[in-house]
Amino acid sequence: MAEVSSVPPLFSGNLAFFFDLDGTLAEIKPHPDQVYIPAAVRTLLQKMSVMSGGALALISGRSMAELDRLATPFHFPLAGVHGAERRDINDNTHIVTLPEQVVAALQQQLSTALLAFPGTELEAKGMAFALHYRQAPYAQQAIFALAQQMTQRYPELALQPGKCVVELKPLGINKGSAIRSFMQEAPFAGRTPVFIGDDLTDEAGFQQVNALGGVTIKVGVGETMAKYRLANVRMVYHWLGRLTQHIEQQKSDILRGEGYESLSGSL
Ligand SMILES: O=P(O)(O)OC[C@H]1O[C@H](O[C@H]2O[C@H](CO)[C@@H](O)[C@H](O)[C@H]2O)[C@H](O)[C@@H](O)[C@@H]1O
Repeated sequence: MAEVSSVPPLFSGNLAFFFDLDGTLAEIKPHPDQVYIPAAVRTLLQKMSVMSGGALALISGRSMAELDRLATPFHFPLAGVHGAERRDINDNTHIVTLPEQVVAALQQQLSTALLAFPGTELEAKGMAFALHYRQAPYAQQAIFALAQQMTQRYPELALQPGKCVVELKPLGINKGSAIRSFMQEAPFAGRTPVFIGDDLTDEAGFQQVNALGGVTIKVGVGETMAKYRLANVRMVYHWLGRLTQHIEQQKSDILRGEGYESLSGSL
């Protein structure tokens, strides 16, 4: 595996940006409802989106409704629930569903099973379920066993481990496929993808972006397929700020040196 200790360089060009949310754009919190993206960072994202012709998307395990809430007042292309939900630049949505009876059965069986493990929490996302044990670390093994049991009972489900969470999501869904779909559409197509994430669910995204010759950045420790690493969320904010300044500088250099026409199609 490649050495990934290096901080990503500052670069410019025809870029498309993909951001994970929890642990990347927002600090991990004891409870999912406590998470926020600081206003200055949301504004920076909007600026980057404008600079890249709208080629900036959030790629998250959260639902799209949650992503819109966290990104307010801005409105970005989104992939939610690890790619089971997707909203393109034209606001067309692409949603993978599970049969209603499977969702109802899972809701009932999981909520009943979790009663035996105080401190655990069920997050229902329509076509996926997150079994949280951050407040009940003693229950980790039991939660994994329960999730595994459900994937055996419902073969249309896949298991997705994360930070103090095990998720059940539709089989075949991952962040890599979501990024691939965006990269086949305007305004992403033809650009170099940049993907930043922190967790196991982001590895499929790293693999896809590496295959497309893009830039992959892991936040925090742990083995990864990403090419670069940033130590923590604060370093992500810092790097994004510097990258934005760098791109703006390049842009004004071009304006000064080559005239306005040469800007069309870049950034
Ligand atoms: O793909 P992401 O944007 O990184 O989302 C992954 C999951 O994030 C949330 O759970 C995680 O963050 C919580 C808040 O910091 C934390 O309390 C929890 O332990 C983490 O697992 C979210 O609740 C999930 O739906 C996302 O799939």
